[in-house]
Amino acid sequence: MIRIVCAQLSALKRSSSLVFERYYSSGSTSHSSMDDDILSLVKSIVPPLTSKKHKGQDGRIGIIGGCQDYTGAPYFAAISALKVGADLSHVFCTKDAATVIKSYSPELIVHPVLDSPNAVEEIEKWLPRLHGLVVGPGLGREDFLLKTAKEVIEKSKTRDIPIVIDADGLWLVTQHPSVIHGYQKGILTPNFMEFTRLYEALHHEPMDSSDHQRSVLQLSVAMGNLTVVLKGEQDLITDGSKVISCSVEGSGRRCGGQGDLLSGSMGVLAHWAHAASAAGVVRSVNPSVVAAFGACSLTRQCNSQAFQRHGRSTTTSDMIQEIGSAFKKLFES
Ligand SMILES: NC(=O)C1=CN([C@@H]2O[C@H](COP(=O)(O)OP(=O)(O)OC[C@H]3O[C@@H](n4cnc5c(N)ncnc54)[C@H](O)[C@@H]3O)[C@@H](O)[C@H]2O)[C@@H](O)CC1
Ligand SMILES: Nc1ncnc2c1ncn2[C@@H]1O[C@H](COP(=O)(O)OP(=O)(O)OP(=O)(O)O)[C@@H](O)[C@H]1O
Repeated sequence: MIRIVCAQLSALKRSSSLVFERYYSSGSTSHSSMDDDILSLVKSIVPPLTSKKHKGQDGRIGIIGGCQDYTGAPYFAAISALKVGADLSHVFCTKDAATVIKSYSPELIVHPVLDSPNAVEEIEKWLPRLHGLVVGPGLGREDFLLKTAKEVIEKSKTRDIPIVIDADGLWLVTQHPSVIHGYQKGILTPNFMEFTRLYEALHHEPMDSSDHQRSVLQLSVAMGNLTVVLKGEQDLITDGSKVISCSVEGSGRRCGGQGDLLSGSMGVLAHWAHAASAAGVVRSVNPSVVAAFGACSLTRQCNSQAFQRHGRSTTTSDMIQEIGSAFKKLFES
């Protein structure tokens, strides 16, 4: 039995490495073939479901966000992490947001600590138990909350935890780029507006909006080769060496919250990708890029499937309903 598992692992390592060699040496590979190559890598990081595991082994994810104005965003991110396959999903939010978020779902563990005077200590206690962190969905922009988020990011880096930064977390990075600069397990997921703010803060000049590929590459390099995902008609993903695009077909519908689905899923996939890399399953490849591509594909597939059912009335909740079948179609077939 052990020998069979080892043989499977070696075969997986060989195929992942072959796929990646092809991907990096393929300056002119067509999009669909490149997409297939990276999708194979995503498939290789998905942990098998077996009866031998205990609760928690496939991921305990924390979301830093949720305040008086925004309770939907952290919920969308946290429930998406669970539905992608994390075993436990925690939300660290303000006191007044907590009861609201709990009322959306009994599946989430909700900590009303973000605006408490000792917020950082309260959250730090949980860090040893977390495999991935998503900072920003519904965080708001109050100074105290941003300061707490900054300190939590710093503590999480010392623990080597993968960190996805989205939404108001990117507002923080715009003001303090050094908070995540050069952290190889960090991923930024800006929409166009957030990207423009970040770019201009780092480069001190207006962005050339005619060449997004160049701009995203430049931003990643300026951030110390951090993985950056510029969301849009095509999602552009780079760690500063090469830009890959995810153009899995979505729909014309853009509903608020689908970025939260993206960042929550990415939190889990980042954990899986880094675990697979540490186990030697993914080699010569930046695990953050693999995770980013997986989450973008999944979000777009959910959007497409939800749109087929609901058309113009599609909401993020409808997309979340599609996570199971979209995941199976993309990564388990
Ligand atoms: N139900 C909820 O609780 C939701 C809360 N959200 C939270 O709301 C907060 C603010 O997020 P915002 O995204 O509004 O941030 P901003 O306040 O920075 O607004 C960005 C603006 O840019 C616009 N925009 C986005 N993409 C664009 C593009 N390609 N070209 C031109 N304009 C574009 C958007 O419509 C938005 O008005 C965050 O904390 C976020 O997480 C959102 O996640 C949406 C859902
Ligand atoms: N024009 C588009 N065409 C196809 N898919 C898109 C388009 N724009 C965004 N998406 C998809 O939606 C995902 C979320 O991007 P979006 O721009 O909605 O994020 P956001 O504004 O941060 O979301 P939120 O409302 O959660 O704050 C992207 O990763 C992408 O997969």
